[in-house]
Amino acid sequence: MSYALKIENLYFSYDTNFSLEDVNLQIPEGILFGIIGPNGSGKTTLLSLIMKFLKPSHGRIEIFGHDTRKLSHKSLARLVAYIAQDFNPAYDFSVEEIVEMGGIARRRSFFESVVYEEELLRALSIVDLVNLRKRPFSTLSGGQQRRALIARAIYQNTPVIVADELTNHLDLGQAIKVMDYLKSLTRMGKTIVITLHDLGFATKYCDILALMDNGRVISVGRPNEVLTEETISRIYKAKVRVIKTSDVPYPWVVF
Ligand SMILES: Nc1ncnc2c1ncn2[C@@H]1O[C@H](COP(=O)(O)OP(=O)(O)OP(=O)(O)O)[C@@H](O)[C@H]1O
Repeated sequence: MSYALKIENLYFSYDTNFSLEDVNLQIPEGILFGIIGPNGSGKTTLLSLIMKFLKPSHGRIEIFGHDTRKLSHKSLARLVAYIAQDFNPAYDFSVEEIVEMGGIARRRSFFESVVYEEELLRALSIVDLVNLRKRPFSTLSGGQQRRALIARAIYQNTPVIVADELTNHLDLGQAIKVMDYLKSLTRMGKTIVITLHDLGFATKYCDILALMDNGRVISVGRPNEVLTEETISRIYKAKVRVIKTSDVPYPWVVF
C-alpha cells in the first residue's frame, strides 16, 4: 500500500505540561483521514508538527517517503497545503487573489508571478465560487470563505491537504458542502487530513479516524471500529448511544 503520510514514534512537549507522546500513524494515499478527540487532546499540535511549525523532540514524519526534517518549507509546500483554523488576511484581497496565494510555492523565484488561469478557474469551480472571484474575501460568508481556502489548497496543487477544524461555526448545509468538496478531492486522488469535533461528520465522511486523548492516539480505524459507545463515553465523558442500521452505511452517535 502506498502511504501519503507516515508518523513514527513522534514526541513533542510545550513548556507547559502538555506533551504529545509516541504518536504513530500510517495514512494511505487518497483517503479522507479524520483526527478527532476532546478539546486540548493535541489535534492542532499534531498538525503543526506535520507542517513543521513545531519541531518534534523525537520521531519522524514522512510524506510520500520524504523525511520532513530534510525538506525545505518550499518543498513541503509542494507536497502539503495547509488550511488553518483561522485565516484573517491583513489586506482586503479578492477571492481570486487569495486563491492565487496557493501558487507561491510553485514559483521558481520570489519575483516570478505566473497565474495559471485555467487551474485557477478549475479550483474556483470545484468549490462553486467562480462567480464570486472578484469579491473581497472579507465580504464572503463563513462557509464561502472556507470554500475559497479549499480552492487555494487545490490551486497549490499538492497531493496532500491538511485542514484544521474546517467546518467549525458553519451551519449544517455549509458544513455538508465543505465536506462534500473535500470528499470529491479524495476521488481525484488527493489525501485529506482533517481535524473534526462533530462525530456525525466524522463517521459519515472519514474513511479512517484517529482518536486522540491527552496527547496520545488511542485508537485508529474505520469509524465504526473507533467510535464505540464505551470509547466515546470514556474519552468525551458523555453518555452516548451508537446506532447502526442497515439503511445508513455509517454509525450514528446519539445522545
Ligand atoms: N503554544 C502553546 N504553548 C503552550 N501550550 C500550548 C500551546 N498550544 C497549545 N498548547 C496546549 O497544548 C494542549 C493541546 O492543544 P491543541 O490545540 O493541540 O489541542 P486540540 O486537540 O487541537 O484542541 P481543540 O479541540 O480545543 O482545538 C492544550 O492543553 C493547549 O493548552
